[in-house]
Formats: sequence, C-alpha cells, structure tokens
Amino acid sequence: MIPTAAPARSAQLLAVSGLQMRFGGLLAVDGIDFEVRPREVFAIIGPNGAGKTTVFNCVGGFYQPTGGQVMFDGQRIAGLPSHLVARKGLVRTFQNIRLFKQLTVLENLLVAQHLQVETGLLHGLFATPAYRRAERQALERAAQWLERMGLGKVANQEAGTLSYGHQRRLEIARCMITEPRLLMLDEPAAGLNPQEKIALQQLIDGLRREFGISVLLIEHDMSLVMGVSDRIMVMEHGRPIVTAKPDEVRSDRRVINAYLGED
Ligand SMILES: Nc1ncnc2c1ncn2[C@@H]1O[C@H](COP(=O)(O)OP(=O)(O)OP(=O)(O)O)[C@@H](O)[C@H]1O
Repeated sequence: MIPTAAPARSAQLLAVSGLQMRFGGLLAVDGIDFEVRPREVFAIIGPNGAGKTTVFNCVGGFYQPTGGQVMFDGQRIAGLPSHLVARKGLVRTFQNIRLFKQLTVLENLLVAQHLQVETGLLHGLFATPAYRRAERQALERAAQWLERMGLGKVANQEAGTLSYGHQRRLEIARCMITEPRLLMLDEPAAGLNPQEKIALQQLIDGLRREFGISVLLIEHDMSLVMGVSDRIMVMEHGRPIVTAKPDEVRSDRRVINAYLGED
C-alpha cells in the first residue's frame, strides 16, 4: 500500500507573510500574504508577469526573498535551498517539465527516491542487507506509483518519448513518491488536451483525498482552477487583489477587470 502523508501539526501548513522579491529596480512581488491549510487546494492566478512564478520560487527555495517570511509547518524555510525544502515535505513540478528524459519512467521514479534512502556508499559497495532492502522497497513503491498514475504500460519507455500528458503524470508521480505534505504544481495543464485536463483535475482531487496532501497551484486554465481549488489568490503587478473561494473570485469586479475580463 502507498503510505499516506503525516498529518500537519499546525493549522496552516504553509504561511507566507509580507513576501517581497526585488530584482534590481523591479519589485516583482510586493507584500504577499497567504496561507495553505492542510488538505487544501490553493491556487494563485493572475495575468502574465503578475509575479506568480516568483512567489513559487521564493516558497520552494529557488530564490532568497528580499523580504518577508515563509513558514512550513511552523518552521522558517525562506532562503533554505530547494533540496532541504523538499526534505521537509514541500516539492514542486515545473512549467517546463523537468524529467531525466534519457532514463526510463521506472528509473525516474527510482532516482527520485534517493532523497530519502538512508543507506550510504559503503552499504551500496558491499550490498548489505539494509541496502538490498532499501532497493527492494524503492522498486515496490515505484511499481505502486506507476499503477496509481496509469503509467504501468510505459514503465520501461524512455521518459522523453512519452506523450505530454504522461510526462506530466510522471513528474507528479516523481514528487508524490517522496511522500510530500505540500505539492506545488506550476501550470500543470499547460500543453494538455481537454481529456488530459479532466484527468488532471481528477488526479489532483484524488491525491488530496487519498494522501491528505495540500496543493499549491499556479494555473492559467480557468476551468481547472475553478473546478479543483478550495481558495484562489488573484495577483496583479506583484500584489494580491483578492483571496477567496472560486465563486466569489469569479464574480469579483476587480478580478474581472484585471484578469478574467481579458479573455
Ligand atoms: N530572475 C528574474 N530576474 C529579473 N526579473 C524577473 C526574474 N524573474 C521574474 N522577473 C520579472 O518579475 C515579474 C514577475 O514575473 P513572474 O514570472 O513571477 O510572473 P508570472 O505571474 O509567473 O507570469 P507568467 O504567468 O507569464 O508565468 C516579471 O516582470 C518578470 O519579468
């Protein structure tokens, strides 16, 4: 059985306050506050250049914010490098899918687990029982996730040869196999066809229900955002305009003017 995530200890799994990111003279993110609760799907939307990806990069350890605080389950994480953020249980996918394209689907899932495998080089050199056990468990977990994500038939195919939809699912599987508590998805619907988008929505919803994870989502596809999110923060010019439930966001005059009205 695939293990479920440990329950969050604080009421807010992720708490971002006064977040600021300056690039030279440009204030790309200017005083952003939001929190993501346990088991919540929280989306950030806004026009191109609003600062969504910059927020993601600050939260995920890719940028050192120039101001503000990021707390994950009660611990400060702003400025920590991304591999340490990932070890705490916060993992992400990328706008441009980043897989090991020459490795097979299965190998991608095995590599992902190296973050967690406790056995060191000496154990590997001498193939100790602990090492063999860890390897066997990694293989079992990979097989479970291949099945869960509908990737069993392409397990031995090179990741770079997969359809776009399958690559997205593999990227999400690679995150989930590390047993995160917060999954950050950067435009996961980009490049997907309508059927794949529906499947993605069901997948996000299913992962949240089954594994108790929270999801932080950046997405331009409004049907996915409105269908899957519990709350949505709308950004414009580096600042939040409104944070509310999908229905309230849909009918908010400021949002319609800034964003939805452009469609
Ligand atoms: N590394 C960087 N150096 C300088 N400026 C940057 C950098 N990253 C982002 N910016 C600028 O910060 C602003 C916000 O960009 P960001 O990519 O966060 O917006 P976004 O809302 O994610 O846009 P999109 O929807 O197009 O992905 C933009 O003006 C962008 O040019």
